[in-house]
Amino acid sequence: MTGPAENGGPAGGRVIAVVPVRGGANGKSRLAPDLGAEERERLVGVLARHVVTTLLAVVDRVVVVTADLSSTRRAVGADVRLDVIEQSREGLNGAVADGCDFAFSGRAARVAVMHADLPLLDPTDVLALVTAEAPVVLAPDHAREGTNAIALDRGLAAWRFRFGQGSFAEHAAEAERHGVAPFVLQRPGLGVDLDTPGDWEALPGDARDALRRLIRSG
Ligand SMILES: Nc1nc2c(ncn2[C@@H]2O[C@H](COP(=O)(O)OP(=O)(O)OP(=O)(O)O)[C@@H](O)[C@H]2O)c(=O)[nH]1
Ligand SMILES: C=C(OP(=O)(O)O)C(=O)O
Repeated sequence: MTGPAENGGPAGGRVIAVVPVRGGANGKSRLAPDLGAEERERLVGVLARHVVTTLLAVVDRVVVVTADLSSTRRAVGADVRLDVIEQSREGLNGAVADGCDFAFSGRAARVAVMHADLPLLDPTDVLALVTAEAPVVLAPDHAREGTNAIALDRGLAAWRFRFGQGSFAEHAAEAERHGVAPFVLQRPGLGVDLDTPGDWEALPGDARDALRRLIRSG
């Protein structure tokens, strides 16, 4: 794997990743039937660390956006090179909008927004997202209902995020409003998120066992 400088964006510009994290006792609430509060909190940290370190193999900089700076910093790990900023707007859409404003107010040519709960993500997925030759790249979940990642070129800084139920169709419509055809990127590493007990059961056995060990050992 080459480093960030060699990869660049489609035009060789600087790529900044934005990762929203809802940690503490509030994250991953749909897994409450199977996991206790402490295990869910550890799971948020383990997954976020995996996503952030995978991104760092490819992009120039990673910005984590959260309502809870200190617990998120701790959960991802003090050894990981990243910026953590506090969200000023509410909810997931507010957090990613804050992160993109931060990134585009710097020198980002392309921003890659990525959810922090993608257990199968690897650097080739990130590379595909940041080098796709389109101003908007949408990576839907495996059911093509939600959106797990979006790459936006600098010209799309006025983009409005529409995460929530049915967000893939909403984001495709948002691209149309901007007069651009989105590139749709479907890969297992980008499509598999971990929201429900069913998602947990559908994971490959080795990934599920590794995650289980990590969240039990603390
Ligand atoms: N900063 C921030 N991140 C959020 C917020 N809501 C969700 N996220 C993050 O957005 C990504 C997708 O989250 P979801 O799967 O919708 O929510 P979740 O909190 O992980 O799980 P549920 O409680 O089951 O909805 C994950 O990286 C979350 O940590 C929020 O209000 N603020
Ligand atoms: C909010 C979303 O994610 P999830 O389905 O993980 O809640 C989304 O994909 O828009």
